[in-house]
Amino acid sequence: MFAITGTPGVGKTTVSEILRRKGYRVIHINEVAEYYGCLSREGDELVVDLDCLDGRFDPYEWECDFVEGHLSHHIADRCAVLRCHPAELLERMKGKGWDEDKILENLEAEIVDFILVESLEMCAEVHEIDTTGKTPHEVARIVESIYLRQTASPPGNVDWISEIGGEIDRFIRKRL
Ligand SMILES: Nc1ncnc2c1ncn2[C@@H]1O[C@H](COP(=O)(O)OP(=O)(O)OP(=O)(O)O)[C@@H](O)[C@H]1O
Repeated sequence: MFAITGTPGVGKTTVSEILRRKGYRVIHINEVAEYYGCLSREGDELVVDLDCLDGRFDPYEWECDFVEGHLSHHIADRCAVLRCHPAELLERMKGKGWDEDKILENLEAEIVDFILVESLEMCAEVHEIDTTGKTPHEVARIVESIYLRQTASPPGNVDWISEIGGEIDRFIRKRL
């Protein structure tokens, strides 16, 4: 399976919807988890139990092109990690109406490459796409061409810590 992953708010769902409209079969990891009885609700949040999924998930049961979600790299062998400069990601997150704690937690995860590092541990083939300044359609086209093996986008070109001078907390709080 090919995962579209990345920090919450980076644009996975938006890009997935474009690919769906192009005729690709895209599922959300929550649907997979629910099918195997590995999805629970904690307050407002749906939580995927990765240990549960690990023992039950069978990729051959799923006829799909893409799986999306910020945990989707856990069940895929190929993945594209969507990245976004923290200043732009902050605006995307504010646009989604998220509270300050949720924005801070996820911005920090983006800055320290959390999903990329996990993806490199989980997937045999990892691509990294900087979505900063791109439209969702441009990002969808890049994901599509990687999926079709027409292009590659190896990880290593994103370094937010250097870009914001290491003053992560000050950088974020100034903009909130
Ligand atoms: N280049 C881009 N690619 C994707 N989304 C973008 C882009 N530019 C702006 N956006 C906007 O950023 C927001 C991203 O929200 P979206 O729900 O797609 O993120 P997500 O990564 O799926 O989040 P979650 O993990 O919480 O589901 C949308 O409002 C989208 O319109």
